[in-house]
Amino acid sequence: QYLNLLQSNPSQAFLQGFPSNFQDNNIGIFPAQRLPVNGLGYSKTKNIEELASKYKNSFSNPPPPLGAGQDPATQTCGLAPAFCTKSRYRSIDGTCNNLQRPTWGIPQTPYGRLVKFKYGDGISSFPRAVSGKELPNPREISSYLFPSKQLVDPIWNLNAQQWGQIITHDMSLTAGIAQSHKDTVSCCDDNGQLSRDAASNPLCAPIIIPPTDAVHSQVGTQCMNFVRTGTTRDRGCTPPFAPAEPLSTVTAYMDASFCYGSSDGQARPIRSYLGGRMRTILRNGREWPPQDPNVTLTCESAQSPNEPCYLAGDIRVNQNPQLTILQIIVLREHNRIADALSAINPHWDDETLYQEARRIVIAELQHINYYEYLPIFLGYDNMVKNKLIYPGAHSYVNDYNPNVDPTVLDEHATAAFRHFHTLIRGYLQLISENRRLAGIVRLSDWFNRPLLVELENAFDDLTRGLTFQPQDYSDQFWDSEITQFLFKRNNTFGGDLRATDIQRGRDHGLGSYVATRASCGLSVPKSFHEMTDFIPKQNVQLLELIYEHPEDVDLVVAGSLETNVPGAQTGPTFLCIITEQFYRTRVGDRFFFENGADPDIAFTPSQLESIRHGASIARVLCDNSDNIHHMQPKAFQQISHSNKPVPCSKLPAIDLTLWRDVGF
Ligand code: HEM
Ligand SMILES: [Ca+2]
Repeated sequence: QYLNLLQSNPSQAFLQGFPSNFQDNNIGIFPAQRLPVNGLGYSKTKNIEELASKYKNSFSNPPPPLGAGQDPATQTCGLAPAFCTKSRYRSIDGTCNNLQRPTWGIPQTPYGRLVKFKYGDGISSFPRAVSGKELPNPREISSYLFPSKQLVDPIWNLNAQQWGQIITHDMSLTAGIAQSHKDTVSCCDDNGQLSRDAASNPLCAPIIIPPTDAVHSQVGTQCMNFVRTGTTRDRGCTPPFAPAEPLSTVTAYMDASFCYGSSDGQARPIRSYLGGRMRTILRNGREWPPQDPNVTLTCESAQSPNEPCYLAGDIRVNQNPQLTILQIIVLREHNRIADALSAINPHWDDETLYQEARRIVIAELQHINYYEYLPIFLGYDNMVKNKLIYPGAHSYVNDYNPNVDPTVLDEHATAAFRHFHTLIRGYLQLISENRRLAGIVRLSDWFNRPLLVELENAFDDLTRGLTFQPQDYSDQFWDSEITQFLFKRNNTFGGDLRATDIQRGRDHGLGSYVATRASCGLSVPKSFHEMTDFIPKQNVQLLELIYEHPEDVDLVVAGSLETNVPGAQTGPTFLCIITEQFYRTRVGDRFFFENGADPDIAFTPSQLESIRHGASIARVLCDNSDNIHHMQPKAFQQISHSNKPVPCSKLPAIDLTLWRDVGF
C-alpha cells in the first residue's frame, strides 16, 4: 500500500484517507489517575509537609507560562545566577549543575574549543588560505570528496545513525540558525539566486555554486543560503578586539533537553502540570506531542495548517521523520514513567512526579548513550581505557570533577560529530511486524513534515524500519538526499549538508586540520605527502588538487577522510575529539546517573542496578511504540542469528517499584 501511494505523488497520496481534522477537538490531556498501571502496588503516603519543607521549590504552584520573547535566558551573555541553591533535581537550563561555575554548560554560551580561532582578521571574518586567497569552494569540495555512493554498514542499523542525531540535539544548537525550516535571513532566495542581503547583511555567507556544478548548473542555481551563527559579538558580549565566539542555545549536558526544553520558557508550554506528565494530544488512541502554534514557519512543508506539526523541547523536532519518531518515543517514555510513579506513590504531586520521571528518563538515556550507542562509534576498548565507561561496575562511579567543563567543543559539534551525517540513508524503509517491507519513503519528501508519522501504521513501521534497515557505512560517501536535495521544498534540487558543514566550520573559525591533529598529540603532516600515513592516497591527491597548502585544509574535510581506527567508526583526529567530548560530558556532570557522591542526588544502589540492567534502546522502543511486540535485544544492531527479535516482554526492564517512597 505504501509503495503504491508513494510511487505516484507521495505527499498528496498520503494525505488522502487521512482524517482531515487535526484540530484539537478530540484532544485530551490524560489525567495520570486515569491510566492504570498494572501490577504496581500502592505505598503508604509520606508526610507531604515533611517533603515540602525539604524540597521547597518542588511544591509551589506552577507559575503561568512565559509569553514568547520573555524568556530571560535568551539575551544574557550567559550571566551567572546570583547564587545556587542545592536541589535534588537538575535545573532546566543547566544552571548550578556546577556549583562553583553555575553557567558552565548552559544555553546561550559559547562552544568550547581545543584550538584557537582561525578567523581571517582574528576577530570574525572567514579564514583565508596561507597565500591570502579565499579557501576553496565548499560545494566543490563536497562534490569532489563526498560523492554519492551507497555502501551500507554490515552490522549497525539506521537506529544507530538516528540516535546520534538525538544525542546531538541534546548537546548543541548553533544560535540563530533554524537547522530545519527556512532561516529568517535570506542570503540566497528560494530560486537559488543571490539576494540583496547577500552583500550587505554581515550574517550572510551564501555558498556559491560553481558554474561547472554537475547538478545545479542544469537549473541555474547560483547559491545556497547560509546564515552565520550568532556570536558573543552580535550580542555585545565580547570586548572590541576579541574573537567572536559562536553560541550554542541548548544545554550542553546530556539531560534530554531536546525533550524537556533548555529554558523555563520552553519547558512550561510542553508540561501538562497534571500527574508529572508532559503535554500530549490524543489522536487515534495514541499520544502525540502538542501542536506548534506556528505551523507555516515551523513545518513549512505542511500543506495545511491543520497538519501535525510538533512542539517539543527542541526546535528541530520536525526536521525529519525518524528524528520525530525518537522524540515521540522519549516523550511517551516520560509519561509512561510518570504514570507508573504516580500509581506507586499516589501522594507525590505533579512537580515531584515530573522531576522524578525526568530524572529516570535522563538516566536511561545516559545509560543507553554510554553503554550501547557510543561503543559502536568510539570503540569499546577505547572507551574503557579513557574512563568513559565502567563495564561491570556494581556500585557508584564517583568520577564527577567540578574542574571539568562540560561545554560542547566546537571541534566536536561543528566538525567531528557531523562526520556521522555520512551514515544517513536517503530512502527509509517501513517494516511490518513480521519484518517484511511495507513501503519506502524518500527523505527529501518528508523534511519538516511530521504528518508521515501519524499515517496508518507508519509510526510502528518506521520504528521497525529504523531497527531493520542498515545504516550507511562510515566513509566519505554521502547520500544525495542530503547533498543534492536537503530541504528542497518545492524545488527540483535543494541544499548540500556537506558543503554547509564545511562552511559552518569556517564560519566558526575552527582551527585547521593540521593544528587540530597537533592539539590531539597526533603526528603533524608538513606536506600533503605526509598525510598519506592516515588518509588514503587517492584522497590526499584530491586534497592537493583542491587546496594550496596543507595548513589550509579544513578540519571538517580531512577529518572525514582519515582511515577509521580499528574498532571505531572515525579516524584518529575525530576519535580524539569525540572521546574528549564525551569524557567531559560525563565527568563534568554532577548529576551523571552513576555518580553516588551526593546522597541527595544519587539513585539508590538497587535503582542504579535496575537502570543498568533494564535501560536499553530495545525496551524503550517496545514500551513506547503503538503495536510493536517483538524487538531484537540489541536494537542498534541489525537482526541476525545472534540478535533475533524476541517478545518485548522478554527484554529486561527497569523495576519502577524500587522508587516506592525512596530517594528522599
Ligand atoms: C536525516 C538526518 C539529519 C539531517 C537532515 C541533519 C541536518 C543537519 C543540519 C541542517 C544541520 C545544521 C547545518 C548548519 O547550518 O550548520 C545539522 C547540524 C548538526 N548535525 Fe545533523 N542532520 C542529520 C543527522 C545527524 C546525525 C545522525 C548526526 C550525528 C550522529 C548529526 C550531527 C550534527 C551535529 C553535531 C550538528 C551541529 C549541531 C549544532 O551544534 O548546531 N546530524 N544537521
Ligand atoms: Ca542538553
